[in-house]
Amino acid sequence: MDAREMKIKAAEAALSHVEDGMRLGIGTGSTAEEFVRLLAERVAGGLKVEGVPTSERTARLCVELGVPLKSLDELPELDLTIDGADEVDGRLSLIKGGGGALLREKIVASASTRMIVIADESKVVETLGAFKLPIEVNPFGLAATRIAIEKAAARLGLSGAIVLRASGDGTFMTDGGHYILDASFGLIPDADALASSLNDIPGVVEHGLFINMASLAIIAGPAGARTLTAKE
Ligand SMILES: O=C(CO)[C@H](O)[C@H](O)COP(=O)(O)O
Repeated sequence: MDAREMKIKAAEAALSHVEDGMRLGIGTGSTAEEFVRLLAERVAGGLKVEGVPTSERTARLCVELGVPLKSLDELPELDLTIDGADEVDGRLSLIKGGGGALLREKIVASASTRMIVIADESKVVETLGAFKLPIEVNPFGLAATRIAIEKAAARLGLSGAIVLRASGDGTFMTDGGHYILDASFGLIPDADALASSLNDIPGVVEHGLFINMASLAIIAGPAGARTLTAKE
């Protein structure tokens, strides 16, 4: 089974959690896009759902494939969000934001009763941090915010390059008009503490640590899909 087939397997398994009439948060990334494709087939077959997309990219795909969309203001309470992740640990803490949609992804997941993560085995880790941590920041005061992040990380014994994400010849800009700093802190033994410290920095709009948000992860490997629930 190649990487795409594994994403499809995870997306198929997630689809079995979708019921008629649900208000769905729809994630961003290549795995979430496989989910959108399968969802669109079910919608064409008569399934009634309303989706809130977590990015302009996901919105475009949904419109193209005929998945009915609403804004989060129209549907501020959602039943279920299905989204991908860059890393998943045994507590179902996540690193997200590889695709740059972390702010809307977190807002949408927070507005949902349940969040199901879909990913392949390569995303499962013992400790978060091999993937660079995306931190969405306001362009104003970028240098000061970067220093504040370095200091906050250092207080937790973490250090490493913090690089402004680029796109083509320029700076990557999120759907919300912010920049992303990708932080190579290495393994993060206390993700809760880092999340709290980052939340306290005014220039940080949001960060890619998703803690206590996912209730289930569907992980696809060569042998098929398995589910992970949070370990205490
Ligand atoms: O957080 C995300 C986007 O901001 C994605 O869910 C994450 O990057 C995983 O993407 P993919 O399924 O393409 O590996």
